[in-house]
Amino acid sequence: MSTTLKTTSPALAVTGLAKRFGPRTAFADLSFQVDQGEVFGFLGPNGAGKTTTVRTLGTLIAPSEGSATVAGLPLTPENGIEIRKRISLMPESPGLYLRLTVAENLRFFAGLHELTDVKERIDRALRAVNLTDRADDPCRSLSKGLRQRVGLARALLNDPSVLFLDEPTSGLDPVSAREVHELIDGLRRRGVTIFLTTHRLAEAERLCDRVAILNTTLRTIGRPDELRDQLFSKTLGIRTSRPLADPAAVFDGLPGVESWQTDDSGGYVLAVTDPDLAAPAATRALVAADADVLSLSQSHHSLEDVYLQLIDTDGETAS
Ligand SMILES: Nc1ncnc2c1ncn2[C@@H]1O[C@H](COP(=O)(O)OP(=O)(O)OP(=O)(O)O)[C@@H](O)[C@H]1O
Repeated sequence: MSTTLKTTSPALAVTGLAKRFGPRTAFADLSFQVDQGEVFGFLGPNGAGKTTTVRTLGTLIAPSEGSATVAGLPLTPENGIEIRKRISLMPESPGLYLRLTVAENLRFFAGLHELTDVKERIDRALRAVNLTDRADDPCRSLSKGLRQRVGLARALLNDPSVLFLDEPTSGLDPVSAREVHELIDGLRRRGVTIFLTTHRLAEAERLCDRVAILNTTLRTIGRPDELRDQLFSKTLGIRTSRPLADPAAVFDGLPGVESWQTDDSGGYVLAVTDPDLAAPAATRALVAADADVLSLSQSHHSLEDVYLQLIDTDGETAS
């Protein structure tokens, strides 16, 4: 896999980018950077502008406003051919000729892109997606998951330094989706920058170094754990077999604990600044108060919680 750029310039740098179709704004005011080798998740509800962003950065359509560099080159019509040599775009549906075999499909697309060393490229791409033994099978006979892998092999033919994957696991069962995740992990290890749009938040959480949440404009961007910490206060949940006789005497003034309250099921929820300090202090205080503790656990907000919190406040997106 080539990492042809010798500088440490970002793989993608986007400034004030917008795309409008007549009166309809697909996305606007988009500014972000993606580092080389990063797996960058692009999340958002239906109609948020994800595919249009991918098509714009992938040189398929021109932006209405703003600027970008893609794989080190300014996104201009003149640079279109050179950018397309350095990137690849795998659309949601792999677009294969079902009557042709896997290898015939790949030969066709290699020819379309006027690639050299076609046999070596196809062998390498098939090895990368573990499909060498299916090279001579007609695509018609492959499962949806295997077709998706052929689509990925197709996207790898030109050794892209930036790979755009639009919903790569859409419609796949959990086992096939996991196989695609493993392939993405493998590409990351080889230094390929991956721009991944997905509706699967657990997928983004597992695969992505950083994520952006889009709803026509960018709502947030950061590492999944950073976003969780920004949006949700940390809490400790405590359950005891009997209510505490004097909870204020147990919880007030504990190190790392800001406040506390009872929850609907008769447990206690402590808002904490530092769980590593608060959890042992709370444990000691509960033991000293002779409490029968059933559980003491730190809250775990998922990327899905972050997403829902941000998107819910937006209301319906027109699509
Ligand atoms: N060629 C087009 N002409 C007119 N409007 C378009 C065109 N392509 C996209 N749009 C509009 O732009 C908006 C963003 O669409 P886009 O497909 O980028 O969203 P998305 O986030 O990829 O959605 P989904 O998750 O459903 O695929 C939508 O309102 C869509 O109807």
